[in-house]
Amino acid sequence: MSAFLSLRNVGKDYHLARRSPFRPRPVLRAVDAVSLDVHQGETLGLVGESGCGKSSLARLIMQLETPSRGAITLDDVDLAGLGKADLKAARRNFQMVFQDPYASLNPRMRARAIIAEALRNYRTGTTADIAARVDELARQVGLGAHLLDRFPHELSGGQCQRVGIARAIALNPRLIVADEAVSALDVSIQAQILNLIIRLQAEMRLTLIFVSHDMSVIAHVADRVAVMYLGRIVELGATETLFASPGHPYTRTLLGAVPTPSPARRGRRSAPAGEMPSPLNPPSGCHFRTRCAHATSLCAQQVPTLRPVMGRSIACHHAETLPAPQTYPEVDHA
Ligand SMILES: Nc1ncnc2c1ncn2[C@@H]1O[C@H](COP(=O)(O)OP(=O)(O)OP(=O)(O)O)[C@@H](O)[C@H]1O
Repeated sequence: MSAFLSLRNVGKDYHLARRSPFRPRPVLRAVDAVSLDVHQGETLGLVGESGCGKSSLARLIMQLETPSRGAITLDDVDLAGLGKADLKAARRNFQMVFQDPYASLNPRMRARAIIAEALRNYRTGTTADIAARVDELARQVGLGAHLLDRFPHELSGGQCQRVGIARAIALNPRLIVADEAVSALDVSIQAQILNLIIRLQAEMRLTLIFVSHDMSVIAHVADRVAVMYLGRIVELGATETLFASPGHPYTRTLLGAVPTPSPARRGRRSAPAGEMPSPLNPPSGCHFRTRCAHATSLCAQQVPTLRPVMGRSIACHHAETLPAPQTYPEVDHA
């Protein structure tokens, strides 16, 4: 299977405000040398703690930010090399679903106009064609027709997210990036929206990048998982493999933090020890070494590369010699 979306050594630096006129502007490396292939029709889960660079990577893929380094290609086309008109044409193929359903919708537009906006921008048909398409999209995302004339503040969080999803699929894109698409919703609504996204992904044969800090959500949707820590991918593999035997010490601690329904199993494992270091001053070598029980001097000296180990890729100098992982909570990855 050839890669539909390909990232090669992608990096993003943010230049922060100067703290003193005598000091250089601090540079925050939000994304660091990320290389990744995403295949057509697959769902890739991107997971990691808050601040690890997931949203930055999502925005880079969406061309909402420009990479500081590296290349992003979609169907072998280098997106950075596209002029304005070609980028607009390419954008039809990749759309985003955002975390905050209220903030991501224009409060002064009715749901119908929000969904129709991209259809109008791309001149997809007559006014009647567009109105019919909006009705069809509302049906597809389970949004009652009577809700189309409401403003975002007159809709619930789940209904707003359905509008956001209808808007994202309006142009029949091939790639959707969903950034924490269910995290802001009530738990009871999360499963409904998650199942809607899974159904649409299958029906439309979408390639889906699903960004979440929540391992149990990732387990539910993803075919493969990329685990990020301080801007780098530390483990990448099939969901089943990763959940059955997490290889990187960071993945193991993340999985230990998955809430488990069984009280007998609760509290057996701990969340990652200590605070995540500041991305302004990350540890040398392996960024995770300051929280890792297995770190050695090598980990401080050399950056581990992501390499094939035990049927997935792991960026850990000691991946082969780590003790076998404990049993992890059963997570429904249906
Ligand atoms: N526009 C920006 N300017 C400066 N720093 C930024 C900017 N956007 C993100 N950052 C910083 O980059 C790092 C990665 O942030 P990012 O939002 O990508 O992480 P995340 O894993 O998606 O976290 P969260 O889930 O909290 O959004 C953080 O330290 C964040 O403060």
